Amino acid sequence: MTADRRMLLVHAHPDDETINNGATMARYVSEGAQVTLLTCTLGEEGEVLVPELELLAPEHADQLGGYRIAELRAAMEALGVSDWRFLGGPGRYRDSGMMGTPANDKARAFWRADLDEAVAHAVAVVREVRPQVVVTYDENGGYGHPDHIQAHRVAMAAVDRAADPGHRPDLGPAWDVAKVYWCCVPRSVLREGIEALAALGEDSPFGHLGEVDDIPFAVPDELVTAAVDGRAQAGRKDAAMRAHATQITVDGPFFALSNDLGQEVLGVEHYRLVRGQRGPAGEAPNGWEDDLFAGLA
Ligand SMILES: CC(=O)N[C@H]1[C@@H](O[C@@H]2[C@H](O)[C@H](O)[C@@H](O)[C@H](O)[C@H]2O)O[C@H](CO)[C@@H](O)[C@@H]1O
Ligand SMILES: [Zn+2]
Repeated sequence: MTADRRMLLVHAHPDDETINNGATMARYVSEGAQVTLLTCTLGEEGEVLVPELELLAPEHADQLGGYRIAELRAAMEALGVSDWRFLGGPGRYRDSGMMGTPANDKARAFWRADLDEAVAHAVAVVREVRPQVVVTYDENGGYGHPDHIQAHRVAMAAVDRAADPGHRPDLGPAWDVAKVYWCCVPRSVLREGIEALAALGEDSPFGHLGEVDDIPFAVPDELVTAAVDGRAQAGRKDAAMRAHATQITVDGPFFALSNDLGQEVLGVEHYRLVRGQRGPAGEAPNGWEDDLFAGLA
């Protein structure tokens, strides 16, 4: 039986979904919505935080991609998400590495993908899942990672093309996604987390993330349009973050990636509505929607 409410999230690497939307995903699953994750690469070029696994890294055995599939499986089990896929199938597109690194030029790098081919894979998923809501990154991919930028481009083009009945009818009947959101962190929220970590002083488990205005994935509060309160799912998000152990270290309410710069594990996750009609304000502050399906029949 198809769930009435269906959302599709398009992300670049295993771990992005949990960092950005883990609480949201767990909440909507708990409310009976269908949550589908489409991840574009296996994260082959990641650094390895777990010492006994460091030989999986690309410069050694180059087996990190396969291992991160297992991490993603564990994270999805923690969140209760049963529908998670890779764009074009696992291994079709390779993690491109950080912008300007040699991995950008490796065969199958997602950054070098043929956009029409990649978008066709995504259109097929959109037309099969028929989500009312799609979530992805902003045009800078949040912080400028090439795979994040490419995931944004693929997701946005797939939403447009999936709605066109004249486009690739072989990929399924057209489907018009009602609302598209870009994930984000309001500057005010990031500032509070930075201050909370700094207040630990010598006891802080992680380094300082820096000045909020210098952090690319922090957006002015006035650009935010929705806040989903997933604090009731905090335990699930914590478990999912810990499942991505090669990429994420969690310490209490804070986490860090391999750069060891601390951030707060957020139970309230924020979004910018970029396509579709904004629904009525809910319980969230600032007149923001508190439900990504707000305003939909
Ligand atoms: C959250 C995210 O997108 N992680 C990506 C990112 O990882 C960063 C990268 O390893 C960088 O070198 C580190 O300094 C930084 O701390 C990491 O977050 O890029 C990886 C390579 O493309 C990717 O595998 C990882 O998922
Ligand atoms: Zn990523």
